[in-house]
Amino acid sequence: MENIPTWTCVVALALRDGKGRWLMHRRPADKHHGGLWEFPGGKVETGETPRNALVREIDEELGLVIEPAACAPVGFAEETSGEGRPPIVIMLYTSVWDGSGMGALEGGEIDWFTPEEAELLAKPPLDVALAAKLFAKGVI
Ligand SMILES: Nc1nc2c([nH]c(=O)n2[C@H]2C[C@H](O)[C@@H](COP(=O)(O)OP(=O)(O)OP(=O)(O)O)O2)c(=O)[nH]1
Repeated sequence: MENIPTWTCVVALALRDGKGRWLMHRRPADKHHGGLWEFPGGKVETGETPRNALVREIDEELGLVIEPAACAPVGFAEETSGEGRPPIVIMLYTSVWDGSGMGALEGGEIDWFTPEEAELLAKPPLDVALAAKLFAKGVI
């Protein structure tokens, strides 16, 4: 039987402000895909639902406590060949945040972008696919 490595489930958040801009996180230079802009989030841990993991990751990464019920699924992107790494599936959720008081608590930087600006940012492959899905006409 083919030996398929266990896949990794990652959750990410497309957070929109009141002006139609979206929050992106620039990965620290020393990490996988360092220097590229992603939707903030991280890996789902054993025993967590994707939504639980999203709330935990956004608190850890941005210092922002979001309401699970205020997040809506947008879609997902998958990577079949991992170059020695397990296959990855990223599930994207969206929510709205009008306040301030967040930071890149685990390194890197964060900033807000219009869809046009976000499309032009250098991103890892799955975030390219997720951004295309998110900003496609009629999705949001
Ligand atoms: N956002 C994003 N992550 C990707 C892509 N491809 C890919 O292998 N990954 C990996 C990088 C990370 O290992 C993981 C995202 O989880 P994370 O945000 O918690 O990553 P991390 O660097 O803090 O964790 P780690 O890998 O150091 O354990 O998914 C992609 O296209 N976009």
